[in-house]
Amino acid sequence: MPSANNTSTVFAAAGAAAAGVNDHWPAIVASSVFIAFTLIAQYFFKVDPLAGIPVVGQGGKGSRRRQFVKQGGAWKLYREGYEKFKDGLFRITTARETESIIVSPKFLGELRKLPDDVLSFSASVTESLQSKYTGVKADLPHVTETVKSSLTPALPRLNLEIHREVVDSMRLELPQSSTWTDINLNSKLLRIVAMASGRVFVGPELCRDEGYLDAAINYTIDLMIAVHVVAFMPVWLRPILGPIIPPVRKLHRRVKEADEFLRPVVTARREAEQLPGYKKPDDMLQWIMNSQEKFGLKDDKELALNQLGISFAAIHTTTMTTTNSLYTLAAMPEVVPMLREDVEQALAGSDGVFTSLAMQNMKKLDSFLREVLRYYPISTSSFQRKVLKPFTLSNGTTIPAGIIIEIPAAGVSGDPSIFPDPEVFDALRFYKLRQSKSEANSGIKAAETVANSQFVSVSASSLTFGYGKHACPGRFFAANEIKMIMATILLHYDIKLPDGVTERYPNLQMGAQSLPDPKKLISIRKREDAAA
Ligand code: HEM
Repeated sequence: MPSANNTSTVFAAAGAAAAGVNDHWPAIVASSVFIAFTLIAQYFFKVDPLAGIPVVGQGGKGSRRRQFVKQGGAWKLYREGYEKFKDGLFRITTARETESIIVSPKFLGELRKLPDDVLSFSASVTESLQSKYTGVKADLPHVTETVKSSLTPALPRLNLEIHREVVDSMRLELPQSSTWTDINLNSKLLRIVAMASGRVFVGPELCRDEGYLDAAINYTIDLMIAVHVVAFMPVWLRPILGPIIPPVRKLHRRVKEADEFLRPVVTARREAEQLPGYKKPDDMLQWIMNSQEKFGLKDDKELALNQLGISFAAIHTTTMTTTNSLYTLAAMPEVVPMLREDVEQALAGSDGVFTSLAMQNMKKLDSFLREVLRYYPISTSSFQRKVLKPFTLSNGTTIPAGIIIEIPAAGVSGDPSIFPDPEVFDALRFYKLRQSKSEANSGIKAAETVANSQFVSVSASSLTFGYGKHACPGRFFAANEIKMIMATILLHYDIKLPDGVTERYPNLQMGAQSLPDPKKLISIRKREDAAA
C-alpha cells in the first residue's frame, strides 16, 4: 500500500509530467507520426532477405502449406524444385512455422564446415518435435557419443549375441510352418528389431520384456501423434494447451514407465558391482551408467530418457528400411537365388558365423539394400539444419538466420545424371559400380568409389543417413541388424506376395516422409531344407 507521503509525490510527478506534455505536444505528435510512418514504410518496403530465392508452389504461404501437407504434395513440390533449380536454391513452405530453403548438394562441402552455432542440427530437431510444447528433449549428445565411441567399436564382439537374438526373435514372431501363411510383416519386424536392438540397448534382462517392447515401439508413435496435434493448433494456443493435451501427458507417462522398468535393473547392477569378480554387462545401458558422472546425468531418470531417445532414433527407421527391403524382395523372386548364394558364400568363409567381415562380404545383398534406400527414400530431404547465424554461400547468396535449410535427397536419388535409368530398380547397381570402378581405377579413387557405393555410405549422392558431423552414428549397427534379418530370411524362409497381389506395395507419402504401408500382408513359409 502507498503511504500518504508517497501518494502526494506521485501526484506531483504526474502534474509536472502533464505540464511538460502540454509544453511539448507539437514535438510529440510530430515524432509519433514519424515513428508510425517509419514502421509502415519498413513493413511495405523492407527488403525480404529471401526475395532472390525462387519459391516452389502456388499462391501465398497458406496455400503453399496446404499443397505441402496434402497426400503426395510435398514430394511433388520437392521434385518440381529439383528439376528446375537442382544446381541452386529454392524455397518451400512446409508444415513447420519456419520457411525451408532447399540447397543443392553441391554446397555440402562448404556447409559441413560450418559450426553448430551457425547451422544447428539440434535446433532443427527441436522444432520438428515441437519440443517447446511436447517437452521432449531433442538434443541427447551423450546418446550420440555412446553410439559412436562404445556401440560401433563393440560390434565385432557383439555380433554373435545380436545374431542369436535376431534368430530367436524371428522364431518367436514368424510362423514356423512349411505351408504358406500371410502375416502383417511390419508389425512382426517392429518386435524383431526392438528385441534384437534391445539386446544391445538394455541387455538380456529386458530385451524381451513386454514393458520394454511397448516403450521401444510405441513411444515413437505417441511422440509423432503429439507433434501432429500440436502442429495443427494455432500458434498462439500452443503455449497454453500444448503442454496439457492428452497426447503430451501420455509422453510424460511413458518416461515414468520407462523409469519404472529400468530402475530395478539399474539397482541390481549397482548392487552386483560390489561383489568380487562381477563382470559388468556389455550394453548401452551399462555404457551410459559407466559415464553418468562424466555426462552429468545426476538423476537416474535420465537413463530412461536416453533409452527412449535411442529407441526413437533406431527402431522405426530400421524397421521401415527392412520392411521396404522385404516388400521389394517378395515382389522380385528372380533375385532371391542370387542373394541367397551371396549370403552362403560370405558365411562359408566364417564357418557360418555372422562376423563383421562376413557381413561386409555380402556385397550383392549390400547392393540390393543400398538400391532400396535409393529407390524408396524414406524422406524427400536430408541434412535439415536450422540457421542460427547468417552465412554466405560460395555463389554469393546470403542465408539469413531463423530459417531451415535442407538437401533434396530424393531428387538426387532419382537424378539420371547421377544414377543412369533411375526408374529401374537394379539390385546389382552398386555392386557393379564397385566392381567396375575398382577394376578401372586404382588407389584412392577406387577406395572412394567403394566407400560411396555401400549401404552405410554418406556422401553427396548417399543422403539417407544425413551428412557431415551429425550423420547417423547408428548406421553401422542398423546395417548389421538388417543384414542379419535379410540373410536369415533368405536362408531359412521363403517369402512372396500373397495370392492375387501382383505388384510391390506402393509406399505411403506423408508430408516429406515415405513409408512402406504398415497394413500390408506378406506370405511366408519355413524352408524345409533349412534349420535355423
Ligand atoms: C536404417 C536405419 C536408420 C536411418 C535411416 C537413420 C537415419 C538418420 C538420419 C537421417 C539422421 C540425421 C542425420 C543428419 O541430419 O545429418 C540420424 C541421426 C541419428 N541416428 Fe540414425 N538412422 C537409422 C538407424 C539408427 C540406429 C540403429 C541408431 C542407434 C543405434 C541411430 C542413432 C542416431 C542418432 C543418435 C542420431 C543423432 C546424431 C547426432 O546427434 O549427431 N540411428 N539417423
